[in-house]
Amino acid sequence: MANTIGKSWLVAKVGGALLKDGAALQSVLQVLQQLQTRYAVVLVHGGGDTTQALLEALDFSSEKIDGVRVTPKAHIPYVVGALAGTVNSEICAQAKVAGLNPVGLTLLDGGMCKAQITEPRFGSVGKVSPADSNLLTMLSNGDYLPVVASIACDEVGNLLNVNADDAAAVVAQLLSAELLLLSDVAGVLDQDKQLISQLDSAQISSLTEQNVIQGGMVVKVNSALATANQTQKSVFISSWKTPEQMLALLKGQSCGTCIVPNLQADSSKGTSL
Ligand SMILES: Nc1ncnc2c1ncn2[C@@H]1O[C@H](COP(=O)(O)OP(=O)(O)O)[C@@H](O)[C@H]1O
Ligand SMILES: CC(=O)N[C@@H](CCC(=O)OP(=O)(O)O)C(=O)O
Repeated sequence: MANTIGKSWLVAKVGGALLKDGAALQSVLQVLQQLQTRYAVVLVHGGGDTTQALLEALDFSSEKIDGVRVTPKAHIPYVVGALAGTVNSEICAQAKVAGLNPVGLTLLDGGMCKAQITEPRFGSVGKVSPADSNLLTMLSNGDYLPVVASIACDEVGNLLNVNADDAAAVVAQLLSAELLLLSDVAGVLDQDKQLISQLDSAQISSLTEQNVIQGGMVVKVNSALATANQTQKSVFISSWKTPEQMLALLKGQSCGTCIVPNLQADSSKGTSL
């Protein structure tokens, strides 16, 4: 799928420690501006560290299970404040400095995603599904950069916390986009801490079973694989510490770890590489 002026979509996700490193965030945003020459870019962000710091400052205890925050309803005002408020506005402000034209959004804006609680043990945590791409298309055609915080709402208007890797995956599925998940590691690392350049479904299962892939990286590889399978496009897990490597995408090359889709029987759909 392309936006209406013919660019293909790229969804980039940032989170965690990048948001505490102003210089690194600025470098990533400047690279995204270069990627806009080829792609209609959408930036999805997390901010788990900022959220954790706010909850601790308010004397709430908060835990993550396999990279997903257990979110009692009483925490929601503060989680929303941190993600859709502070972090979203700070990224938009930095994006303006980088010469981009950001518009801050959440997953509920323009009805882009639907959400519901599927695992009550996590509290007010939403599982999202793609719904309506019109708003993102309109913004992209106007040369704006949509900056999307991982907050959604259910059918009756309850605000829900969404893991930002899941959020980025679903926005990529909505747009049939290439997906770039940026983290603080070069990509998925093997047992000797060496970068794995390419991973398929079987290798992901095996490395997860062996606990080589753990914690937040489990959510990332699963979101990446689900998206690759749905879009039949490769997904990249790469580092925000080396943003210049993202420019390889302009040449149709890979960066970090490339998660490859299971090939569908329908061979009319090609991969992005
Ligand atoms: N096999 C692995 N390769 C790379 N990182 C891994 C692996 N297993 C676990 N991790 C951890 O996953 C982290 C990235 O996930 P996460 O902290 O959720 O990132 P972010 O906040 O950027 O979304 C890495 O910093 C690393 O500590
Ligand atoms: C449900 C859930 O896990 N929500 C996450 C949303 C932010 C996030 O994912 O941020 P990172 O990308 O920086 O980890 C949280 O509250 O931390």
